[in-house]
Amino acid sequence: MTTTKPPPRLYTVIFPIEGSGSGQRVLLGLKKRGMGKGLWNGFGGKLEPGETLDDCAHRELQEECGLEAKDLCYVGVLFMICSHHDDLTIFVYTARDLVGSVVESDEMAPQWFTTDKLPYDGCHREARLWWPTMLNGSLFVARFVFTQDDCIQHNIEHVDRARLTQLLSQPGP
Ligand SMILES: Nc1[nH]c(=O)nc2c1ncn2[C@H]1C[C@H](O)[C@@H](COP(=O)(O)OP(=O)(O)OP(=O)(O)O)O1
Repeated sequence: MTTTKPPPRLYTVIFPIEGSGSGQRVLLGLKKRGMGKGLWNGFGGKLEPGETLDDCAHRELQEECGLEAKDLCYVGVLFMICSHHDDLTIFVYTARDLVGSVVESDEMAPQWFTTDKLPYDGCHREARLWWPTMLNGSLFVARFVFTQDDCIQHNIEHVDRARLTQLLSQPGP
């Protein structure tokens, strides 16, 4: 008997960024509960019913670190194909022109990092493969294949804005 996998679960992840060049800093959060507990990541979560991805990104940013972004930019998509649980599709945003004060939430303990000192050893194992692309300002689609223990395949494609926009309505690898 063959079992059909459910469609991927949809998420956002948002990276607040300040400055540029060697002075560029990224706000990461140390996840305090649930998926990715104990790891540094951007802020984000599940797309709620009736919400657009942009709405979800604004909401998660505010809920998880107290910030509002006047310049929220959709920059990439991660297709996570997993042998051990449902697949995930994660829409990646950068957030600039930030308003408000950074606050710790139930879910995340935030901390600024300069981009040459990112805590890759304490992040999801594939972060080091695609964060540099995001931080360079490229638009991208990344695909990762995971077993329970490892990322066994990956591919990062640079795309244009039209392709990224198309993936908002037809999110498939
Ligand atoms: N392998 C992975 N690599 C990565 O870079 N980000 C991942 C990842 N797996 C999950 N994420 C991100 C997606 C999303 O931003 C976050 C997980 O979201 P959560 O499960 O915390 O969702 P919610 O904030 O909606 O949860 P609750 O409020 O606890 O229901 O982690």
